[in-house]
Amino acid sequence: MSMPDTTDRLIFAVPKKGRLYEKCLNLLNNIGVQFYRKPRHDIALVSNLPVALVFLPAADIAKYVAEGNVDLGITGIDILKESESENHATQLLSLGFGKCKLQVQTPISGGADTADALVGKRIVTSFPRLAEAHFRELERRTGKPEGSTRIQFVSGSVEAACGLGLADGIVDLVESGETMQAAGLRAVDTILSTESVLIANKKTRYPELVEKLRARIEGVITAQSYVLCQYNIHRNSLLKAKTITPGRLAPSVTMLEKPDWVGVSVMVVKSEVADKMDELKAMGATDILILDISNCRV
Ligand SMILES: Nc1ncnc2c1ncn2[C@@H]1O[C@H](COP(=O)(O)OP(=O)(O)OP(=O)(O)O)[C@@H](O)[C@H]1O
Ligand SMILES: O=P(O)(O)OC[C@H]1O[C@H](OP(=O)(O)OP(=O)(O)O)[C@H](O)[C@@H]1O
Ligand SMILES: [Mg+2]
Repeated sequence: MSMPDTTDRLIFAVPKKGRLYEKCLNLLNNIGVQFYRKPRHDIALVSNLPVALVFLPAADIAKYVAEGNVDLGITGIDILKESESENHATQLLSLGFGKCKLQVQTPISGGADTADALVGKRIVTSFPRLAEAHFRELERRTGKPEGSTRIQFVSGSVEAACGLGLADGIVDLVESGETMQAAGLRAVDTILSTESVLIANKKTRYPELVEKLRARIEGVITAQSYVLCQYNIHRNSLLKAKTITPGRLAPSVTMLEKPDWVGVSVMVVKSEVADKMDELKAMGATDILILDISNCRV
């Protein structure tokens, strides 16, 4: 079996499975990166850019980007901090997915009801450094001996540790809380909030290509938080309508084949659009249309 030749290609690391995998594939698709990944191969050459994709465990990507020949990567802030790569890799962009919290959890029934009450006990986690730092701080604060809390590493299914008698508490990721609840656990403390980020090697040989990919990804992410709002309005109400939908730079205003009426086309933050539509309607706007934006450069 031969490895693809990655000479003169930017290396872009993408999670090979798990929660971030599908999101990353969508993102690559949306930025026009074309590739074919052969079954069981972890390297794929991009056919329309000098880029090679490497599919790695999310937990290892920060380390590769910080210290290896990997130029660009997608991973979580949690992993960046846990692998102590924060100072060695540049965070280029927050990607708006992979949002969750790293929390201290204890059994609902008979467990400690504060993180302080776990000091000196047994903790199991996939994030030993972050957990250690957190409990060292709690030990200092509660006046307990430094190092008295035992932190043990497991690589997955952390939530099983209390039920199986290995731990008094765990430190694990929580999004919906379903995993935690199903294991009979509750959160007693939050260590950090995390989301996925695009990171770059500080000494990349391809700064221009890194910037090109960053800008493309930013375009797709930005497009997801906006919609295009179009409506017709009487000229007399235009000034007021502009205060409701000022747009990023300014709204586009076009003439209509109806005296004293204009058409307005403007970008609006998606989460605000329902309120804006109500307000526009109330001031006499008609034919208010909302269109998705699939990509943009702003
Ligand atoms: N439930 C979740 N919701 C949102 N983001 C998450 C969730 N679980 C993990 N993440 C994010 O994704 C990163 C990778 O975790 P993930 O569980 O996908 O990897 P994995 O454990 O290697 O894969 P798998 O769970 O399939 O074995 C985490 O470090 C975190 O940033
Ligand atoms: O709050 P929730 O929405 O339930 O999500 C949180 C769970 O998601 C992740 O686990 P994953 O499914 O990746 O399994 P793993 O623990 O084996 O990695 C994480 O480790 C939590 O267990
Ligand atoms: Mg996982």
